[in-house]
This record gives sequence, structure tokens and C-alpha cells, in this order.
Amino acid sequence: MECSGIINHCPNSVSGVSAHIFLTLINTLMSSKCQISSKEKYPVDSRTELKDHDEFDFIVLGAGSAGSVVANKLSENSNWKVLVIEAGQYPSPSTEIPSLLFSLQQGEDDWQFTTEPSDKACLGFKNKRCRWPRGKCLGGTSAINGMLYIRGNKRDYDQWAQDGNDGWDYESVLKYFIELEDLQAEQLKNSTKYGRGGFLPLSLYNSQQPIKEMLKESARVLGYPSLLEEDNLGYFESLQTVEKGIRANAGKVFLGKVKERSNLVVAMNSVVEKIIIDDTNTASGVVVAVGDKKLTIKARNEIIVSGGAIGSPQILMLSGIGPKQHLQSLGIDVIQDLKVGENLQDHEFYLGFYASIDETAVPAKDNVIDELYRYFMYQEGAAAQIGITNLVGFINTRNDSNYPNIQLHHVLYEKNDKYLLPEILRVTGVIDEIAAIEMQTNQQSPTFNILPTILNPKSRGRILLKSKNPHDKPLIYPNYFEDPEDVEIMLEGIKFAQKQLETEPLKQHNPQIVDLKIPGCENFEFKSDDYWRCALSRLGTTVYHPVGTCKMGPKADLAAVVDARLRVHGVKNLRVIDASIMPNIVSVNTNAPSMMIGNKGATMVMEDWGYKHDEL
Ligand SMILES: Cc1cc2nc3c(=O)[nH]c(=O)nc-3n(C[C@H](O)[C@H](O)[C@H](O)COP(=O)(O)OP(=O)(O)OC[C@H]3O[C@@H](n4cnc5c(N)ncnc54)[C@H](O)[C@@H]3O)c2cc1C
Repeated sequence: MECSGIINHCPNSVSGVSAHIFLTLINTLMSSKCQISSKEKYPVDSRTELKDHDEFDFIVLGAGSAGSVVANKLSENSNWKVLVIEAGQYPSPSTEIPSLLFSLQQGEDDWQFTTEPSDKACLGFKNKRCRWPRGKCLGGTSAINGMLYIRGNKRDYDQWAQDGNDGWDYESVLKYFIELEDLQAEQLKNSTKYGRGGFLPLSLYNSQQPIKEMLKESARVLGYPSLLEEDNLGYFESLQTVEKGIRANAGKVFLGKVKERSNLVVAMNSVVEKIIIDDTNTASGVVVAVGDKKLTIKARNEIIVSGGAIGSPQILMLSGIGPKQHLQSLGIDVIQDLKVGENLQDHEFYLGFYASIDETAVPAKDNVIDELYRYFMYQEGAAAQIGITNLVGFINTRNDSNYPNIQLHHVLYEKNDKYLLPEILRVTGVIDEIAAIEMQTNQQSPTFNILPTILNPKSRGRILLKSKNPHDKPLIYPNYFEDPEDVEIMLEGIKFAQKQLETEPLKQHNPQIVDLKIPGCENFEFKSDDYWRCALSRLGTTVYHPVGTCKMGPKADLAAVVDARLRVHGVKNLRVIDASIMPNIVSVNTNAPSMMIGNKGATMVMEDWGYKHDEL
């Protein structure tokens, strides 16, 4: 009885020493939370100060991974007035907490694109569409991504150069990675590979889960070494764009850290509708929707399109630069007939390789409340990490090369997981029947995904405008598995994962691949090649790396949109600088390469306008 008396009176007990101590604790937690997601780390939103016919030297369209780097570099020259226009807002507080990465999809920071239906892919997702998240906030997709930082291998960039893009070979691009980097990982303190002192913090959060070592050991048994830092083939824990337990998105890092520069103006919540191109085919300004106002802003020198692999082709096409027939069919005047939106490439992974494992392999984490306390007080512990998701493996299933054709990603779910598994199933839009089986299995034992990812797909997709309305989402046709060779390579990736489960380090914990009873694949023997081929058409989806829709290439390359200095062919004072310029997709996660493109692209702009960067 006494006890219930205390409870009844508790809400009134805000006096006395115990209440004082308690409120101090709450206050401390609140102020710590404010520190984690403080707007002070970002530049001020100056959209309300923009006026019709304002002039800037450079206008950067999009403040994502590449655009933030571009604006940072150009505004280094205090004589240049630089405007960055970003459709999104400040990133939401959730973006700052690494472990919440999957919850950011389908939320306010995400454009929430979906693919157009196809009979070869995405059939196991709601409405037969794969969901394509893209960041719509300062920092762009770097504010909602997995934070893995991997530069990629030499062959990728050397191929770009061989295809006629001078200056893009690995030796030449390396310095543009290094200049951005600030290696803070204690575990790699002796590394000579990464830069120090750049804007971009890179840290390493080693997951303590024993299954991570088992996965590495099983790969070792199959011939792939465990590495300390990235290399062509093997398994390693990736560096992450995280600083002291908080996400380091490109907007915070490259714009926030230079927010005192008076020549750098950032307008958020502002959607670029089109680029104005005059009679001499020169880009001279942009039309931008700021709330219900429509402003024309002039560029004295150049306009740089950094809207990402979907946004950039959309902006160009709306401005009359794109495939003639497509633009004409929508009533858009054609200024330059180029293959904008074509050459779409993505890394697709298989989301259905889902296995249960004995609890001995996955000890439960500390109490969730303790973990949250640790995070909000000290930005440490499980909430500061992404579990075993920073473990990546690069393999070649054909063993004919020193370069990978498959990457393995991993996600682990503790038994009866109440957060991660439901979130992943929700945001990817896996159909209910399959999601229910995954949830039921996880109630009985821990589970995990091995996610084989195709690195150099042969299939090519395209982006088309839905209409000439700039606020309509474009149509995305990834054409996954259009080339049957892509299915076979993915099948080889799945078989590698299967073999991993049969190696001693994992086998002793009794891993069992779960039969997801995938609708449409019931007639195939579970785990047969034809079963997997069918399953791929159901549960293959994006690992979020669309690129290539404004392809870089010489004029002789009829598919090229920009030249090797990233200038749009046939249009003056207009460049594209972001992931969309990749002629071929890199064999690695695309954020570091996008930021490198931003850095190299901006350096070329500076050279062309007569400003030399001292440090390069
Ligand atoms: C869920 C997810 C996880 C990922 N994980 C990783 C990872 O762990 N490691 C990795 O290397 N890569 C990862 N990636 C991919 C990587 O983040 C992207 O390749 C990279 O951020 C692309 O950079 P970008 O500059 O080309 O485009 P973005 O960063 O997307 O920038 C484009 C910007 O332009 C803005 N914009 C577009 N259109 C307009 C318009 N009309 N007007 C104004 N603004 C506009 C957008 O809002 C956005 O801010 C992930 C991606 C996703 C979605």
C-alpha cells in the first residue's frame, strides 16, 4: 500500500534533494541531445533574403555529397559570391544518430522515389516497385546513407580515363580523396593510406558481435583475407563518416564548417525548376521555387548542377537538355539533344538471403535503456554504430581477376528484434507474406542477412520526366536483370554466401537459410539454381547507388552528356558535378567517389576561372 502511495504522489514530487538531482539528470540529457542535433553546426537558411534577379558568380544546384564539396571549395575565394540551392531543409535530428539509419527512409529527409514496374525485378515488393531513397535535406543522400566510406579500386577509375576522360585515372583522382579526409580512427593511426586534416571525419566503429568474426573467418576459409583497411578483394570493417558518435553529413561538414564565409549563401526549401539558357547556348540563371514565390537568379560565371543521379537529369531535361524525342513529347523546347537520363546504373542486392542462427552466436546487447543513456550522455555504444553493417566483403566469383564482381553486405537481428528488422521490412516495402515469415523466424532465434551485391552490372536503365511539371517525380526504369548475365553473377554471389554457412566457423552455430515461401517461386525446389533465379526477380532491390545519368565522355561518345571537365556538351557555363557523371559505376559504395567528384570538379572550375588552389 505504501508503495502505491509513493507512485500516486510521484508526479507532484518535484521538490527536495532527490527531485533536484533527478531534474539535473533530465536537464543534462536534454542539453546533450541538443548538442547532437544542433542547428548551429549548419549554415543559416537564407532563402527569405533571396530576391528576384539577384546575381551570384556561381550557383550550385543541390547541397548533397558532391554539391556541398563544390560550394565549400568555390567559396574559398572570397571574391566569388556562391549560392547553393537545396530543395530540402536542415537534416532531421534522427539523421545524426548512426544506428537510426534505416528509419530515415520514407521519412521527411527522403525524396521517396519508386521504380516503375518491370516483369524481371522488384516483384516481391509492394506494388511491384523498388523504393529508391535519396536525401532531401542539407547534405543530401550523405545525411541518410549508411556512412560507409570506401574509395573504390584502381581499375574503376583507370577505365574512365581509358574511355577518353583525361585526368580521371586512379593516380590522378587519389589526391582529391586524400584532400577531403581527416582520419580519426585510432585503430588505423599508422595507416599511410588516408588523409588527415581535411574536412571529412573518418572513424571506425568495430562491432563487438562475435558473428562478425565468424563471417570473416568463413570468408578466410574460402580464400578471402581479413583486411585492416580497404583493398581490392577481402573482408574489412569500413571507415565511416561519423565524428564522435554523430553522423558527419556533407552539409554539416563542408558547409557548416565554413558557415562564417559571407560570400557563401545557402537557400533551403528551394526547388530548382529550370536553368535559363540564352540564344548563344549559355547558361545564365535559374528559376527557383521558394515557397509560393518563383525567383529568377542570375549566374555571372557558371551554374553547377549537383542534384544527384535523379535530380540532375531531371533539372537538365526540364531546361531543354536531353533526348530530343522525349522532350518534344512533353512539349519542352529542345536546346541540346543529349542522352541525359540514359546510362542509369545501380548496385542491386539480394534481400532474401535470410538465415537463423543459434543464440550462442549472437549474445543480446546491453539493456536498451542503458544503451540509450550511453548514447545521449556520451555518444557511445550500440546507438553510435551500425552493428555488423560496416563489415563488407569483396569477392570475385569467377576468380579470374584481382578485382571484385560481388560485394557482400550484412545485417544482424537479435532474437525478437523490435526495431531493426521491422524497420528494414517497412522501409524496403517487402510484401506482407514474406515480412511475416521473417518476423516469425526472428521470434524464435537471432537472424541475419548476407546481401550479395552485383558491382558491375551490364544492365542499363534510364530516367524520364513524367511531365514538364518540375514538382512531379521523374520515372525511374532501372532495368534490373535486363542482361541475363547479371542474374548469373548474383546467383554466384548467393552460392558464395551459402558456402560460407557450410564452413566450420559458422556451421557450428547451426545457421539455417529461411524458406521465405516467396510467392511465384513455389514451384522451384528451395535453394536450387532456378529457385534463386526466381527469388532474385522478387527480392533483388537497390543498395542505393544509382549513377551515370549524365555520363562523362568525349564528344565522340554519343552517350556522353559532359566532357572530362564536367562541362555539358554544347552548352556554355554549365557543368554537372555529382554521381551522375560516372561513365561506369564504381565497384564500391558511391558516397566517397561522389565527394571526390565534387572536389575534382570544383578544382577544375577554379582552374578554368583563374583561381588556383594552393594545396594541390
Ligand atoms: C539509404 C542509403 C544508404 C547509402 N549508404 C551508403 C554508404 O554507406 N556508403 C556510400 O558510399 N554510399 C552510400 N549511399 C550512396 C551515397 O550516399 C550516394 O551515392 C551519394 O550521396 C550521392 O551523392 P550526390 O552528390 O550525387 O547526390 P545527393 O547527395 O543525393 O545530392 C543531391 C542533392 O540535390 C538536391 N536536389 C535534387 N533536385 C533538386 C532540385 N530540383 N532543386 C534543389 N535541390 C535539388 C537533393 O535534395 C540533394 O540534397 C547510400 C545511399 C542511400 C540512399
